[in-house]
Amino acid sequence: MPSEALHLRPAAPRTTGPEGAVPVAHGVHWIGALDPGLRSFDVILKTANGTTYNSYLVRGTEGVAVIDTVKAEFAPAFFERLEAVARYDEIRYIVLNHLEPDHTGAVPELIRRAPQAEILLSPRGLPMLRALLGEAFATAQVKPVTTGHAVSLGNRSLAFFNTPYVHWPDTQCTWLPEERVLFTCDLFGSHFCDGRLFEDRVDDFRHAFDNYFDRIMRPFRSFVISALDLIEPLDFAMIAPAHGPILRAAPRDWLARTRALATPRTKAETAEKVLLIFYVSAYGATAQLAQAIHDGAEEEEGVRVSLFDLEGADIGPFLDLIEEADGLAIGTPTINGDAVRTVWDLLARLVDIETRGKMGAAFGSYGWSGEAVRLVETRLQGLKMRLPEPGLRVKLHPSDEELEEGRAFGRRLAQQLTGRAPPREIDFAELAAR
Ligand SMILES: Cc1cc2nc3c(=O)[nH]c(=O)nc-3n(C[C@H](O)[C@H](O)[C@H](O)COP(=O)(O)O)c2cc1C
Repeated sequence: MPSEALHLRPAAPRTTGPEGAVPVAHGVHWIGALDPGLRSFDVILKTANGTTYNSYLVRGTEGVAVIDTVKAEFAPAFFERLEAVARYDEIRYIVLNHLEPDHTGAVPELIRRAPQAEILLSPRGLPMLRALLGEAFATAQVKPVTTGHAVSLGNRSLAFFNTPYVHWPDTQCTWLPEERVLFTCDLFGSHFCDGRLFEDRVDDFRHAFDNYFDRIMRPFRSFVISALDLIEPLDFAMIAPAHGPILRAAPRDWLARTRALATPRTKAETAEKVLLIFYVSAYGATAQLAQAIHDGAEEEEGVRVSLFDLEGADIGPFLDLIEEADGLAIGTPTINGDAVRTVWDLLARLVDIETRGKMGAAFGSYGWSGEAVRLVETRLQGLKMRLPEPGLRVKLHPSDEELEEGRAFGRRLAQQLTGRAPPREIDFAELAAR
């Protein structure tokens, strides 16, 4: 036998998944689907481990509830699993914790097969459901629910917790107190496909859990913290998310891990403000300007200024720094009428962190048209940053006077941070009209 064969684990349980519905707790079955081949999710996230679409069926003495469904192309597997444990006329409730298509792909067909079922979702999910169902919305039984609401299945009940923006505005968690199971949809999810389904059976997936948080939840950190505060008092024995392994061995550890990921690293106990300057420069002109801005800002007491050349740098490690910073200045030359790619890479990643209200500024050298600075400013404005200074542009290499203007620009930015200068915000429309 070749030696590597000794170390091979059977592929089947990971990728083909279990036959039929899988018991998860008393009266609860997993009826979801595996998508081992998925390599990119929501266009933004690489998924080297594939994913799962977890749907659950809860049976009580007075009916059945289906909690979330699957992506449309996986509907056949979902219906097959559902039919293994319930009839359609038994379905009393369809709970939609989140209306994104990967959880609602089978909903139109499900309500066609179970027209008597009442759809329970958050009030913010309502317009999304209308869009999903089209004309069928008019005849669907729909009831918005929120924190404090509950429904009965006889010997089992479902209570709802409104947890907006984990990860869309419509998101909610559903609590099954009799079995102490909390259905959390995307919260506590991970893109990790392993047909053994349970945390204590699957391969190590911590990297996938953290990566999922980073790309999906991180932009909504403060909402995640609010959601955790809301659900933490529940005496749950199991967290049943809509992607990845079901957390039953140490569910509280996953909550603590999520809280740690969601909590911004506290800034050192100091009143010092933080200004970060990033730049790219092909021939050194923008670099000279960046250095002058840095030197000018440093003259202001109470501001810690750091300067970074982005060329050749990975963006990821800077994200925590930027999130903790008070101000951001970005420098780019104009190349072919645009800012350079590396700068756009940085700007693109800023959606993953909270930038609202931070101070922003742009600068750069140009040869003749100089569009890049304004393009960066527009992006910073789109990120809801406060821009107190019109961007600083210099034609080709800066002269001594222009370098002095760079230092003054840096000083003014720093004073905006310390409050020594009255807060300003540029009205770019007015500026353009001048
Ligand atoms: C390939 C290339 C394309 C350029 N395209 C533009 C342009 O579209 N508009 C402009 O104003 N300057 C353009 N420039 C000029 C640069 O912006 C100018 O040389 C600038 O000083 C470079 O700054 P740096 O030394 O920080 O890289 C271009 C330069 C290069 C090399």
